[in-house]
Amino acid sequence: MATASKQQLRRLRTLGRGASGAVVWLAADESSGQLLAVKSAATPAAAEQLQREARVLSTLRSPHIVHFLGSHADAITGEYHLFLEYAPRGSLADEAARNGGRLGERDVRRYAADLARGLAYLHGESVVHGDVKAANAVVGGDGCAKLADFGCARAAAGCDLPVAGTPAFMAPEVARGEEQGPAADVWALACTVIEMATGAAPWSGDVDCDVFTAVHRIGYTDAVPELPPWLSPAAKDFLRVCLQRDPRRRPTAAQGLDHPFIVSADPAKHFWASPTSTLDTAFWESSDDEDDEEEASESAAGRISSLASPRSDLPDWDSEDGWIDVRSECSQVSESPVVTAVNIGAGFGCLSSGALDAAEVGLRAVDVEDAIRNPTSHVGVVDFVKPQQRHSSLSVGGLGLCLRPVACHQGRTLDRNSAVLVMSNEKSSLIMHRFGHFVTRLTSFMDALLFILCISVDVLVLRQ
Ligand SMILES: Nc1ncnc2c1ncn2[C@@H]1O[C@H](COP(=O)(O)OP(=O)(O)OP(=O)(O)O)[C@@H](O)[C@H]1O
Repeated sequence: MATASKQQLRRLRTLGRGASGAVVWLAADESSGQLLAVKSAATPAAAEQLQREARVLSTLRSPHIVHFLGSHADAITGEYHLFLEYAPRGSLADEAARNGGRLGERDVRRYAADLARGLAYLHGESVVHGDVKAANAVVGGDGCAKLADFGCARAAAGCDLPVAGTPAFMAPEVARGEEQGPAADVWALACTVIEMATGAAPWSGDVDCDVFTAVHRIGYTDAVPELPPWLSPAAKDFLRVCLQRDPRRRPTAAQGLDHPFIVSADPAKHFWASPTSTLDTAFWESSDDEDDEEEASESAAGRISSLASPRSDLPDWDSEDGWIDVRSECSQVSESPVVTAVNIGAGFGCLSSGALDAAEVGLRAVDVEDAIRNPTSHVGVVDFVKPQQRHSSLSVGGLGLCLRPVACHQGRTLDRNSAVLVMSNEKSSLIMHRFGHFVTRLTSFMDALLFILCISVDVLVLRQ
């Protein structure tokens, strides 16, 4: 990003939406035409998570980590924006989808090598990614896979954040809530190799293996993910060594770089010139959203305007609201504790204290604003102290909030907008699950057992 004292960016199109509630969009610097990805969070908790991500990313510099370009906190709206290098090919999951759902071994190996290099660098900086998977790695214009989405990142040692990540990619020690160190990233890297090769997350081939059964299997049995039979012996060996259940027996990411599977990886494939600017011809030749027959304007402003066409899926495309002022320096971000019993669930559509009283559950601070904006959000709430007797749930619709017994959710399936929250009481255990995301704070082994039991019951009801 240029370093003018003030810049204006224009939203061009949505690049992705994450389970965290953040929206990633493509933006162009009005004056230079430079393209960048902006990850924006509207709710206070999502903004706080993004601030954490900014803090981590701002310390990192590697061709295998998505580049951090700055951040901006909007004091008026409370929104937080993270500015990132634009990766024109999207995530590795997008790359696999474009290729018919899965990648050939040659591509898998090349991307695995990039991710292993990224992890070796990251772990050398004493940072753990915490959520390695194909959706969290993007492919830059240089053809390299880069680690992105540092929302679950943490210090490699002495970190007291609750374990986090995506259940199917969790290492056994993470699933048990014990520790989440660099070795857990190595396990997740192997899971990502399986995901790229098969087009599905590990464990998903198991019949009746829902996410909670999977977490239980990962944490408390001897099972390891099934290896794709068509992979080469070198690939299978790499997976076997990285999927050691004992984290101490796994290679480090740096040691993994010497494995024949990684050593034999081809150099990055340059798909096209990296479109870092709306002035790049490659950008115009490859944009899916544009009408090929439309002539691109010669000026940066003209090109940006035509990109921001009414066909875009973002509302108010042409309004002044679509512009944001960006400070040249990174905004200062607060050093306040990131995870507390109150803010941890905000990305899930937390509850207000009024709702708490009505729900008669152990939830304290709740803000349903985010969920209300999204009419498909469903939040199940379980009193962890008496999980069987006091199931309650919240259904948040576009018009407001109502409380219903969990049974009312029968017939609905969990989706990316569904969440299940389990609270024990205000001071001890806090366990939350959101499909695709999993956050635990376990204070005892009993908590872990109760969690598995009560959440399974609840989710079974929700999924019927
Ligand atoms: N720098 C980027 N360039 C291009 N696309 C990107 C970039 N960063 C993210 N995306 C797209 O946006 C999607 C969501 O981004 P990201 O994973 O950072 O969000 P998130 O809210 O943290 O997601 P989740 O919590 O579900 O993992 C990615 O899967 C990818 O498709």
